Amino acid sequence: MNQDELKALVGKKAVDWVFDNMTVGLGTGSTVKYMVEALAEKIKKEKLSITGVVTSEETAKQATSLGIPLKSVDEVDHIDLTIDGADEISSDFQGIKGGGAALLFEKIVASNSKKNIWIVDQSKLVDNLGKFPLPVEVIPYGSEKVFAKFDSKGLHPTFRLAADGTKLRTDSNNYIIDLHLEQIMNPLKLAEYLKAQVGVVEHGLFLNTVNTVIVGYPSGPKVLEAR
Ligand SMILES: O=C(CO)[C@H](O)[C@H](O)COP(=O)(O)O
Repeated sequence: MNQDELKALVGKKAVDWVFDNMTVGLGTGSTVKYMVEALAEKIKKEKLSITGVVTSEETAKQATSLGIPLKSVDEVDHIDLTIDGADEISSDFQGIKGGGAALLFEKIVASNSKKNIWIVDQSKLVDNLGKFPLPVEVIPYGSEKVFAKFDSKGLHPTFRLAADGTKLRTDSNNYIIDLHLEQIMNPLKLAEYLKAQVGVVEHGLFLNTVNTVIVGYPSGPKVLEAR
């Protein structure tokens, strides 16, 4: 089974957690795409009344094309469940997200959800976070200064570029600075430092966010629950 097939496996499995009348946060990424597809099928087949809250324009486009009714996070009084992908998950269920540059809306939706589930293929499980470059969303104004600060602190920053070579813009029109850290020894301390920097909007460390992770293995999807 290739990585894409493993993503499809967990995407389909995740909709088992969706029930009638739920408001569901819809993450972003190639794994979530399979979940959104499966959700649209389930809604039709079981005639469910579901409201989706998206985390990116990309997911909004897909969900709309499949007929999933959407509301913004400000229009709903609660979100029952959010299903999202992740770039790395450590053994203690901490994660790095933002590979698809949607970390800001993903974190807003996740932090307003009663429950969060991450869906990943087996390659995303790691002993320690940090091999995957940590995305930091920054306001364009003054971003060179933030970059220089990160550089002098030894955080190995790079601006994320779009296909045309210009600095990538997020859905909120901000930039992403990726930190190439290799290993994050103290995610909590790093998260606090990043949050305290003027110009930083959000970072991709998602700490204490999930207690359920669905992992795709060639033998099938495995549900991991935090103890
Ligand atoms: O955080 C994300 C987007 O900002 C994605 O959930 C993460 O990058 C995983 O993506 P994929 O399922 O395509 O591997």
